[in-house]
Amino acid sequence: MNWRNFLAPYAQVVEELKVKLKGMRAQFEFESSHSPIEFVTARVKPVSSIKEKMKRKNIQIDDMEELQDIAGVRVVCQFVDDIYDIVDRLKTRNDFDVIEERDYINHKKDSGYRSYHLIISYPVETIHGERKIIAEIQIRTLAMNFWATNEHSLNYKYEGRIPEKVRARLKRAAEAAFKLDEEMAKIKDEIQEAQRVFRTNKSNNDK
Ligand SMILES: Nc1nc2c(ncn2[C@@H]2O[C@H](COP(=O)(O)OP(=O)(O)OP(=O)(O)O)[C@@H](O)[C@H]2O)c(=O)[nH]1
Ligand SMILES: Nc1ncnc2c1ncn2[C@@H]1O[C@H](COP(=O)(O)OP(=O)(O)OP(=O)(O)O)[C@@H](O)[C@H]1O
Repeated sequence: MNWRNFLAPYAQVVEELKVKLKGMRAQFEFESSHSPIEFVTARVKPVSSIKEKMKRKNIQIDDMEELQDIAGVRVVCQFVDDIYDIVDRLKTRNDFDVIEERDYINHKKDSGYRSYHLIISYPVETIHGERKIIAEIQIRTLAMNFWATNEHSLNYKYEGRIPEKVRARLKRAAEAAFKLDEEMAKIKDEIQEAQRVFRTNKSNNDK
């Protein structure tokens, strides 16, 4: 298996999506007082993780393109409402097709995981012509991201078998993170007003 050749179009897609989503963030900053995008990260799935997932899901090497998260982008937002704003904007774009939506916010996973996922089909130009590549866009709040990052580390540490006591704590932590999002949503206008004042003062001072 020539992994470098296989992953090249995925790496291209990840780079293009990163530029486009960061571009959206910059445009929000120029044009409005609030950017629904806090930050964007992206990665090509590590080969060891691709192999592990193929084994776990019993996927044969010829069907590897069935994995939807080889190219992955993550958009992290301040507020839950921002997630839906971004989802709506991404669904109306003309440069890719959304082929699947997973709302793990209203339908949280057993682990406690919350995020909104879009699976897209992205046309990428290769030296052999156009190819449609499947990519995953995860959209989540800062609080959801904090939880998911910690849970991911624990899963890695325990090789997917997190002890029941820790798992129960994680579920409680997931609810606490969601509660935090709910509480912040209630004072969203005040927070945004404060951030507007801060930005205006800063740009006046920079003149
Ligand atoms: N930290 C964390 N991330 C998750 C969890 N569930 C899903 N994710 C993330 O979301 C991605 C897609 O998950 P799903 O929509 O469940 O699809 P999947 O590829 O069948 O999921 P897995 O079997 O969990 O890999 C995963 O590759 C992870 O990056 C979770 O419980 N904890
Ligand atoms: N869509 C994504 N965008 C950006 N980063 C991601 C995305 N999906 C996963 N990552 C991050 O990439 C790193 C390696 O992820 P990896 O693919 O091994 O994890 P995973 O997606 O949780 O795995 P799996 O689906 O196999 O259970 C982790 O830090 C993970 O948080």
